[in-house]
Amino acid sequence: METNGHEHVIEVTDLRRVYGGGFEAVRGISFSVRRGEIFALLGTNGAGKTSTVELLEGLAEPAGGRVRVLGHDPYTERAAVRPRTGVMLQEGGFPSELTVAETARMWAGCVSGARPPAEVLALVGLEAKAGTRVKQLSGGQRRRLDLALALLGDPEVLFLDEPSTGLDAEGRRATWELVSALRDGGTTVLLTTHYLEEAENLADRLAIMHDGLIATTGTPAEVTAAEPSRISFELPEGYFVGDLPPLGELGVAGHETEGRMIRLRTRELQRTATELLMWAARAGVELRRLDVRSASLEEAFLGIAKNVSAERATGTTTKEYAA
Ligand SMILES: Nc1ncnc2c1ncn2[C@@H]1O[C@H](COP(=O)(O)OP(=O)(O)OP(=O)(O)O)[C@@H](O)[C@H]1O
Repeated sequence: METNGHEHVIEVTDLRRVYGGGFEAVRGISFSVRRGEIFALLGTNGAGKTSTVELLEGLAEPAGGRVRVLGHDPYTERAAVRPRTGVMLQEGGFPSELTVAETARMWAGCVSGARPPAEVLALVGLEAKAGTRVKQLSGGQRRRLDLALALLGDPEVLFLDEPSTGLDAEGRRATWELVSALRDGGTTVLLTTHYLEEAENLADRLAIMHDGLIATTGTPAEVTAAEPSRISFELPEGYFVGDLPPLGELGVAGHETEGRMIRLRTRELQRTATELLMWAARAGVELRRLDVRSASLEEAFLGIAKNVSAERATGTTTKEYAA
């Protein structure tokens, strides 16, 4: 469990999940999460995120591979793992007639050494709703109640399945701040999300899943650095892409044209941009709508989803250059 002085609180090795009927939703994934780290699982719909998190929570038995949470098998050693973990599922499913405070008290009764319910409600900004029935909460307020209940046992490890889905921008920011503060206090957090901005802001490391596999993993900066940077501009009337210096020599990895708009992809942003601008200056060409930027996590995500999927016929004027 100890690697280079870092304790791995979650260890997943070659994990597989197969549903009845033989569908393999998780097809052999490996990753680990260190103590006090926020790890985000991203992926397309149906990629296998929830199927994976459920295995980590000990809710189902893997079809293959190994999971360790705090050094234990969460399925066969549930009693050792469960009191030290907090779980926020996608659907909480509370009795809708109970009030928020009653729900928290009921839940606290199931947790050994529970924190005072009012304390966790205050943490998620629901103290003013303590007397409101669950059925009268908005979707976002229910998500916050889910989070409050996951925090009742003051867990060492927190599993959050889409924690900010349904929250407004302010609620999402508040959740990010709370999760960051928990991490700073030493809590290990594994979350799934569809919000790339959430992963970019919150995660120390992340994995992007696609089709039951991990397509890429690393820090947000490492994952985006693996994607080419973009340069786009519009050529003036009478100029064509063939008038540019040979793109391969500029370090361009690929390009697309749409009318007079040119989009270049490069792994050598500074060199490509410099040589392009030098050419424009020499030729007296104004590059309109010029935009030069590194890849975002969203582009990395879309690139992975596109690349890993079966190659679709594009029918566009996309051209790739050998590296
Ligand atoms: N109980 C089940 N029986 C059979 N197949 C299932 C079951 N639950 C999920 N699946 C399938 O497993 C695959 C992975 O689903 P999963 O819910 O893990 O994906 P996800 O990445 O969490 O997706 P989303 O982002 O849409 O929540 C999907 O193809 C889904 O249809």
